[in-house]
Amino acid sequence: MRTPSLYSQDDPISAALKPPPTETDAERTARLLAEAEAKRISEQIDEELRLEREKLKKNKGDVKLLLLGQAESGKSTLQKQFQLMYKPNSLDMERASWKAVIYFNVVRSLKHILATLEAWGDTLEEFGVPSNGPESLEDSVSHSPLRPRINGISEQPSPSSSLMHPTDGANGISDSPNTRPSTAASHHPTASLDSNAILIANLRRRLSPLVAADAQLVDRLSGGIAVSGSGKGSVYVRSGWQSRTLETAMGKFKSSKRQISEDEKRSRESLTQEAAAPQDPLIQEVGRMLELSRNDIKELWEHPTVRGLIAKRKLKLDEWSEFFLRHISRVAASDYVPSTDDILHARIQTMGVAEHVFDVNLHGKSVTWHLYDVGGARGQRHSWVPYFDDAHAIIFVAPVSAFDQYLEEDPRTNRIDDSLQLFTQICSNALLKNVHLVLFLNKTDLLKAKLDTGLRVRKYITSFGERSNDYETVVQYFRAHFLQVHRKNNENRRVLYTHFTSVVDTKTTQRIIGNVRDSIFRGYLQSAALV
Ligand SMILES: Nc1nc2c(ncn2[C@@H]2O[C@H](COP(=O)(O)OP(=O)(O)OP(=O)(O)O)[C@@H](O)[C@H]2O)c(=O)[nH]1
Ligand SMILES: [Mg+2]
Repeated sequence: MRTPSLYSQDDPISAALKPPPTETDAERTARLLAEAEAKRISEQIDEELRLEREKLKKNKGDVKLLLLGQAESGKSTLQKQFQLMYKPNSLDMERASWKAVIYFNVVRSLKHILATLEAWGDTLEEFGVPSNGPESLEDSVSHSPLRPRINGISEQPSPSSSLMHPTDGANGISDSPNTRPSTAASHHPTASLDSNAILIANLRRRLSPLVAADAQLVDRLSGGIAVSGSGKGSVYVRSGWQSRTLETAMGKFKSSKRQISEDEKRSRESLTQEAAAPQDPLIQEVGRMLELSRNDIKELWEHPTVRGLIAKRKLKLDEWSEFFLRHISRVAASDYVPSTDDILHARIQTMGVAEHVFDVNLHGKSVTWHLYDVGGARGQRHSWVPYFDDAHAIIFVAPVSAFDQYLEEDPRTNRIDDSLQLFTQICSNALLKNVHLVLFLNKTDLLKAKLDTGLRVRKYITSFGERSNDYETVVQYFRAHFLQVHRKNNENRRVLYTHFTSVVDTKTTQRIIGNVRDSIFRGYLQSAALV
């Protein structure tokens, strides 16, 4: 059989593609150019497909692990623990960029404290701190005549009637009328209140340049990207932000046109925080201001009014705020270098999905793990789905300390309720039905601390009822709810591995990671044996 030649009369497609006999020279040139461009694009697509196929083939034996859970649950902190365990040098390389985050955490905390103080007219001495504990304090608050001066400081929302059932109108979350702000002017300040207010006003004035650096720090960290609907000015960072921040810090070097050797490059890359940070004028300036303000920050943090607001839960600070303010003498020192513990406590929100690759050894065999750390805020969750297809395992992180907290994105939703709803979606997702499932009931250290202050779970989750408010009863109660969700959505009879964790605790977390790694490997080897 004869193979039709290009533009053969016998071949209808060739006939259709044949240029018209009236084609001019200009038209011919244009046609040839267009054909060449089409060929180039087609070859490029072929090449991309080939690379993708190769990558898939290469990654076929890799383990893909997703870290899922709501915002602030501890996913990125857990990722840091993986990094510490399997790629410790890479955390060292990032130390410089974490300094910017920690400074930002401190500045944001100061801003929040000062705004809360202002709302209360800088005085709170009438409250005092009765000796019979915080529970009675909380109760006394609702009868107290003192109210914040301005709107905007969130009060205690109504409790979640039962776990997983969104609060209805009756249970809706709004500031109760008797805690609405009124004017502080009606509470005649005594002389000591006056001097207190003056003292705080002076601290506010002296700290104002530092607080004003907030906007620049946000800009530096987010690279100028604002995420809409991200709550009260949260800062999101994309995958690889650490090296971008470092690049800015190293900008002075980069501006040099001189060619640099590989050795020189390596030595620059290995620069530690101490050497790299001074290259970034902003971080340097904030560091200087922090050092100068060290005593003022301490004075503010230890001030009886601030202590009183915290005890009354009128001032609610995030865990990282408390951590860095407690360590302010060290953090504000001129030669400050973030410790690994500081990095584990630093807070910056994840945007989208950040991939981290590790080589994990087991029984002398090295397997590449791809760990996907996702952004947990509601506006970020849509970006998880493309990673469901070929995931081997999920660690779902649920912060059990959050029973008295509400979503930043939706202040009507109790955080434990949100975690349970999210866990339901994950357990029932068809794409994930064969995935190895691990549950981390996280922030147990904070849960213990909250219960120790006398905070009662039933106040926020009414279904907890008259159960004992001790740590063991509370964690088992929450665990039972997650197990129930899993049981109800478990057609494939898969096992759910649960762990009580505090992922800022390196020793215990690394032991748990070891267990998780072994159980994932067992499942992985079994499924590999089936193919
Ligand atoms: N004390 C304590 N703090 C924790 C624990 N887990 C996380 N944190 C802190 O909680 C904050 C939030 O943790 P992240 O790991 O950033 O939360 P995330 O889940 O990655 O949040 P998104 O990126 O917004 O989804 C950080 O400041 C952590 O140091 C814990 O078990 N105990
Ligand atoms: Mg994160």
